[in-house]
Amino acid sequence: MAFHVLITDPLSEEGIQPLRQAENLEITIVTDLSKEALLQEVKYADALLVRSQTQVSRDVIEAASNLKIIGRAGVGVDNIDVEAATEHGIIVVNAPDGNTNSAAEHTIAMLTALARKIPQAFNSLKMGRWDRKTYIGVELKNKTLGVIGLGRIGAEVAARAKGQRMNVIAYDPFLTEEKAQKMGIGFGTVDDVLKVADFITVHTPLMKETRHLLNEEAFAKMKDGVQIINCARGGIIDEEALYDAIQSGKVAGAALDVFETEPFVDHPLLTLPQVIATPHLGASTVEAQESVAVDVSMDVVSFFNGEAVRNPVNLPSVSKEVLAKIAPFFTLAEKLGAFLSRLTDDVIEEVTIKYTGELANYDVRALTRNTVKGLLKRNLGSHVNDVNAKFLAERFDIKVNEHKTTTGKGFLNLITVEIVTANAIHHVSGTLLNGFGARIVKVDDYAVDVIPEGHLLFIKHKDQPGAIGRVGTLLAEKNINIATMQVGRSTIGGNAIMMLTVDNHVEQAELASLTELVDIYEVKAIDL
Ligand SMILES: NC(=O)C1=CN([C@@H]2O[C@H](COP(=O)(O)OP(=O)(O)OC[C@H]3O[C@@H](n4cnc5c(N)ncnc54)[C@H](O)[C@@H]3O)[C@@H](O)[C@H]2O)C=CC1
Ligand SMILES: O=C(O)C(=O)COP(=O)(O)O
Repeated sequence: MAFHVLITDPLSEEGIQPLRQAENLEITIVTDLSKEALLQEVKYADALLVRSQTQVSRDVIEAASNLKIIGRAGVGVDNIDVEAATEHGIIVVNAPDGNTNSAAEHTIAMLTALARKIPQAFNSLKMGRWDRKTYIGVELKNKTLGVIGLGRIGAEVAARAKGQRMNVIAYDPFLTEEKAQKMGIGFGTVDDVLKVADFITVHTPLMKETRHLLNEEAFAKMKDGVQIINCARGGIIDEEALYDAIQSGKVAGAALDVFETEPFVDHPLLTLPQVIATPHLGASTVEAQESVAVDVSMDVVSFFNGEAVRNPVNLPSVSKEVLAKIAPFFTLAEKLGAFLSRLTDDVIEEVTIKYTGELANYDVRALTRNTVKGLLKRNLGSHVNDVNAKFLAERFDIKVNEHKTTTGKGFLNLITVEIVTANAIHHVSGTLLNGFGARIVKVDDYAVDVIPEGHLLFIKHKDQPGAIGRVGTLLAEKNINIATMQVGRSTIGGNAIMMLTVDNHVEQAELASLTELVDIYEVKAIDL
């Protein structure tokens, strides 16, 4: 079966070669779609690849009933409703590294063009005027560049600005004084940056917290004659406040690559001679476009081959080294969750996953998600996956806890899953035995040794002679073959359990007959 990949923004043809070469993918490219056409097209898409133009809003996601992955060939995912994608179990991937250099170079080009009024002078010359008086600029040397957001692009811009002999001061919530010192730049709060900078450039993502970061209040704190550059996202700067600040003379100029609403034909800011602009070209180089398209294409190919993706946005990314350590436990974790979900019919209120031994040294959140996925699958089937497992647990008011202890007895690694319901607490422990594969080694208080595979019967009974025989006889009468059997008890003559693996699924009526046997308290069929 081929998966349908829909591309709705212009992507580099060289960059999408990995998609073209994949035998299990069919590609459709349709750009500049109206909203109605997009809603129609996504209906059949298994993957959707976009840049910044296509608005992947909640209604688009809801119209796309087959959609499994959204690829953003670029950095910013503010045009994608990531929350809606997560709720629907759709993974979002981006290409965080591929256009860093291009965006940084564009920022420096804009900074230089702004300082020397190059676009205005060029326009004037094109109009037939040889005017050398109007277009007097300022030098960058010894001026202070304020960088707000010192991530990949911000850091590259800072390094290049130093090459222009500028002083650089930056603010980023992750920036430490020590790191700033190493980079040879100043370090301060947003207000410090606003107060001392001659040029201010923003490089944060657009989020609730950064919307209108540069607003009327912020402009008021800046130096008179400050110049502003935005090659990050429209909306980080309040455009009306910028317009007023330019009109009042507070801001001497602005270079904008991005706008609150894109695309547009008219914009009030472009009526001001102090403003220079490009139509969101920061990432528009041959190199960046090829690189980002390759990155998302490779992730889409990996995804449909059942492999881990490199740049997930709505899943924590796991390094290759950690993945190698935890990946062997993925199936076990899911099966432990699935096992417990069958052990109770009560509403699950809380689940705790305890990692004991070597595993506890690693980031095991992916295993926790797998466990929760296994737990929820009984009721949600294929609606639950790695992406939405945690979200769905929250929605069903199931508290998820994760505990780690590096020191444990007996097993090199042990995963214990405990669920709490209004009536009981159940737990199951599993491990991987070197060379022998996965084992369930404990269920509630009983030690067992069971391969978590196929059709299991979990039977609680009284520790009395004959109980095991009666179960064996009844199963034989129903033509159900027992493959393996384990028994365990708490005390002689007390409560006991049988764990059987059988060759076929045990029907409800057969379970009922088993429950009616003397000394049998409870029977659960668990298909793993
Ligand atoms: N014009 C264009 O074509 C392009 C624009 N971009 C935009 O540039 C943005 C930055 O890209 P990268 O540097 O690759 O991302 P990044 O994730 O490496 O860096 C973003 C930085 O912003 C910081 N940040 C977050 N909130 C902040 C706040 N309130 N104040 C100060 N700093 C804050 C983060 O800590 C992080 O270090 C992207 O989100 C995207 O919107 C990216 C590529 C091309
Ligand atoms: O990568 C980003 O965040 C960008 O803004 C680039 O946008 P684009 O892919 O050129 O529409």
